[in-house]
Amino acid sequence: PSVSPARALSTAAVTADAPAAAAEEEAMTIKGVRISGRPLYMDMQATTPVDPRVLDAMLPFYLSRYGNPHSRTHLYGWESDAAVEEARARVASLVGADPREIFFTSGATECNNIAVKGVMRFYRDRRRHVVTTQTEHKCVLDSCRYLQQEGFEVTYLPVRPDGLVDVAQLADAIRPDTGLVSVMAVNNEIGVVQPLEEIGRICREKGVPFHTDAAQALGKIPIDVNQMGIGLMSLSAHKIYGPKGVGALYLRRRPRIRVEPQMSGGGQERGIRSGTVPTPLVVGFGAACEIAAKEMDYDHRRASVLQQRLLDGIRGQVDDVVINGSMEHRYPGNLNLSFAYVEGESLLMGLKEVAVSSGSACTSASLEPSYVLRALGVEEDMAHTSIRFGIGRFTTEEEVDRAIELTVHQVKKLRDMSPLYEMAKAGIDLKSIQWAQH
Ligand SMILES: Cc1ncc(COP(=O)(O)O)c(C=O)c1O
Ligand code: FES
Repeated sequence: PSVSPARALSTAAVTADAPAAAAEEEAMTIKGVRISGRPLYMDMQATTPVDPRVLDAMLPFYLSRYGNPHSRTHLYGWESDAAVEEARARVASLVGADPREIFFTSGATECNNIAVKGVMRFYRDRRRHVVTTQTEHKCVLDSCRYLQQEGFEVTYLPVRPDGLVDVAQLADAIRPDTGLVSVMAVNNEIGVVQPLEEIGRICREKGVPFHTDAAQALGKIPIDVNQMGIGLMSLSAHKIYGPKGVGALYLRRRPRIRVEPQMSGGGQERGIRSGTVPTPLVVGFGAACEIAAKEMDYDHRRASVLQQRLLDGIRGQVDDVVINGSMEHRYPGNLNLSFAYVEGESLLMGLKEVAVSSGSACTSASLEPSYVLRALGVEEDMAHTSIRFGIGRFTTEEEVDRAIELTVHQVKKLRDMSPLYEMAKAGIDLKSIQWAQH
């Protein structure tokens, strides 16, 4: 009786549909490219598949328990509300927070907007300055740019060649009128883990709220808001096998940090984020957190083994491969590599059978290499040949081996055609060559 008939029915329907849907997708043309079979997915930083256990938890809230959690007059509302609160407790528990410090949003982008702009606007009379880093996600950087247009000042700290911030430099950057320090937990492009505890301690000493974008860290590395002195934190469900379109902002109660809301409306989420809370998504987020709490250690160990396998497999067969970002302070599900003497765009195009992402902007309108790699001081040519391999909970050894095979094949093929590689192998210092100017 605890399982509704609709739940049993719909789970069966989803499972039954899966092979049909897969067959339909066997061959298709997308953006003019003929694709037969699905590429192997290794882009876990962009997003993750939904864990079947998460979907299972969500379905009843679409099909039978579909009440508005803010409805106070009937069972439908009460059961949805109870489910939302249960999910809130699960998210809170994964990061050592009080459930009253968790506010559901549409994702980490929204959280970063509320955190960065919201704090600064709330305390605008006394605090005019933000400290952040050059390697933050675009939504943090863009929020900072927006604040600059409103007259606030922003310090964009450089990072060391290994991608980490220099904490002494960070401490020096804090001024009496600094209202926020925003440093991400795990970088989305290179996977490096920033020294959160040290940054938190400095911020506490200086009495400045510490915000961290933990979209890539939640459920991957242990996070404790008290131990790390975190005042605000941005979280997202779709990076941890939960649904897309939901996230949560952690906002400290003691000492209380206040923000100016971005949206006007019904005052849901204690006025921080008006709008009907999407029960199925939130329930899915809660389930994803609960699973992550139990399986984080195991997942982490597996990711480490697979990362090593991938790295050894590639390096064993091709030389001049450079790892971007610290290996020591890194989430192992991210391996960002640059392949010298290989043209980046050709490499990505040749890797059609693996869904990976380039650190560079090959696929976007701009032909700029990654600003993250540039901040590390990676030379433009190497920044152009970077590939980010993402390893997740469901990645298999066979998939890693296939990725190695395809990558090695492609890199060798491109190098065979490369006069630069030939010259380098002949011992010519490429930096000494005077290229003709166009
Ligand atoms: C570090 C980081 N911050 C923020 C985001 C945005 O998250 P969301 O898609 O939930 O808005 C992402 C994901 O793209 C991310 O990797
Ligand atoms: S190779 Fe495409 S942006 Fe660098």
